[in-house]
Parts: sequence; C-alpha cells; structure tokens
Amino acid sequence: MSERIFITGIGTGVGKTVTSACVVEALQADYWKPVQTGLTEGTDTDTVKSLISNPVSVCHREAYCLEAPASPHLAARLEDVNINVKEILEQAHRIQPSGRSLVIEGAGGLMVPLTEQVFTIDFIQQLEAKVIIVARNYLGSINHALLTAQVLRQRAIPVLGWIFSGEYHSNETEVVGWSGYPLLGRIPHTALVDRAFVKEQAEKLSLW
Ligand SMILES: Nc1ncnc2c1ncn2[C@@H]1O[C@H](COP(=O)(O)OP(=O)(O)OP(=O)(O)O)[C@@H](O)[C@H]1O
Ligand SMILES: C[C@H](N)[C@H](N)CCCCCC(=O)O
Ligand SMILES: [Mg+2]
Repeated sequence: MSERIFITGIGTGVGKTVTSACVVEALQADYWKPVQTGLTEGTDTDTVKSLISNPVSVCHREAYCLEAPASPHLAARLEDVNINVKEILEQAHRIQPSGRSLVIEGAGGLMVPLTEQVFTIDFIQQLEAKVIIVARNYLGSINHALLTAQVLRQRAIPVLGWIFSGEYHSNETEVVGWSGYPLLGRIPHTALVDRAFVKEQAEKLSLW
C-alpha cells in the first residue's frame, strides 16, 4: 500500500528520528527528511540509514540541508536560501515508492515554519499524509502533546496515533485518552540505539 506517513513530534528532540527508523523497518517503507536543519551532529537521514537493516527501504536525499540548528525558515534566511514548498511537493511525487509507504520526518513540531507563510502542518495537509505523533514525557509535555492533538483534529488531518519515546509515565495513558487518538506503541529508552534495537522495537509496533 502506497501511504504517506508523516512523523511529527510534540517538539524537537523527542525521538522522531529513532521512531522513524522503527516505523521504516516495521513497514519496509522508504524514508525522507525533506528539510534538515543543523548539520554539525550529522543528519537524520544518515542516522536512519545506519539504523535500518531491511533490504528494501530507501532513504531519499533531503530537499534542503541547512547549516543552522534552527527553524527551517530561519536557517534558510541565514543562508540566503529560498525554501520552495511547491518543489518539495513535486519531489515527494517523484520519490513516492510504488506499492510501499513513504515515511516523512518533519523538523520539530507542527507549528514549525518552513517559510514565512507555510508551516509544517500546512505542508502535511498539502502532502495528504497521515500522521504519527511522537511524544516524550517531561514536565510540560501534557500541554505540548494535547496542543499537537488539538491542532491536528481542528485541521481534520488523519492521525494514525501516538508513539511514545523514552521512559514510561502514567501521563501517557491519560494523554491518549484525552486526545482520542490510539496508542501505536512505545519505544523505551536504551543505552545503545543500534540496528538490533530498532529491529526489536519495529516488531512490537502495532501500526495497522
Ligand atoms: N529510545 C531511545 N533511547 C535512547 N536515546 C534515544 C531514544 N530515542 C531517541 N534517543 C536520542 O535522543 C536524541 C533525540 O532523538 P531524535 O534525534 O530521534 O529526536 P528528533 O525528534 O528526531 O529531533 P529533531 O527535531 O532534531 O529531528 C538523540 O540523541 C537520540 O539518539
Ligand atoms: C535543529 C534541530 N535538529 C531541529 N530539526 C530543528 C527544530 C526547529 C524547532 C523550531 C522551534 O519550534 O522553535
Ligand atoms: Mg530527527
């Protein structure tokens, strides 16, 4: 089935990339990070490439790789680059694998601006993608998680559900209940994020 699955988060640094690798592995899907910002610690694409072991998945080249570890709109401005969302959407059509899903990872959360006019949530809508929300437990995460769910519901964007990353907290169960979206799984904290861990976690996810 040729689905577009957009991996968003309740913010940045919540585990989207590791979760993307698990979803890619579980579905033998392709992976794409259209806009990468911050290059000093390597790219999410290279991270996912290093974590998947199935022979089918392809990790596609980013549409934009920007130096500054910042919002895409700002990182682009700092490099005098113009992010062209129309061209990114055209690239999405070109790379969509036939008969398999494309896992697309955003930068940060839903309201991160790609340009001064187009926010990540607008981009998701234009991609006609279904969404997986990645959440991590920290003081303040209930608010971030429910705001994310609320905006997706208000924009009638199809949501597959939640994947929680890191240590379990009882808040998870309540956030799932309050949001009305299902729990697809959780990816526990591990001392070593490697292929074996991703393969093991991929087998536990209930994605359909
Ligand atoms: N299950 C896990 N166990 C241990 N460390 C993890 C786990 N998941 C993610 N991490 C680590 O947490 C950090 C942030 O995770 P990750 O890069 O997946 O976040 P992100 O949401 O993709 O961030 P960005 O918005 O920059 O794309 C990384 O150093 C990653 O290796
Ligand atoms: C640089 C980092 N790796 C992220 N991809 C960028 C996240 C941008 C967040 C913008 C914001 O919400 O303030
Ligand atoms: Mg990432």
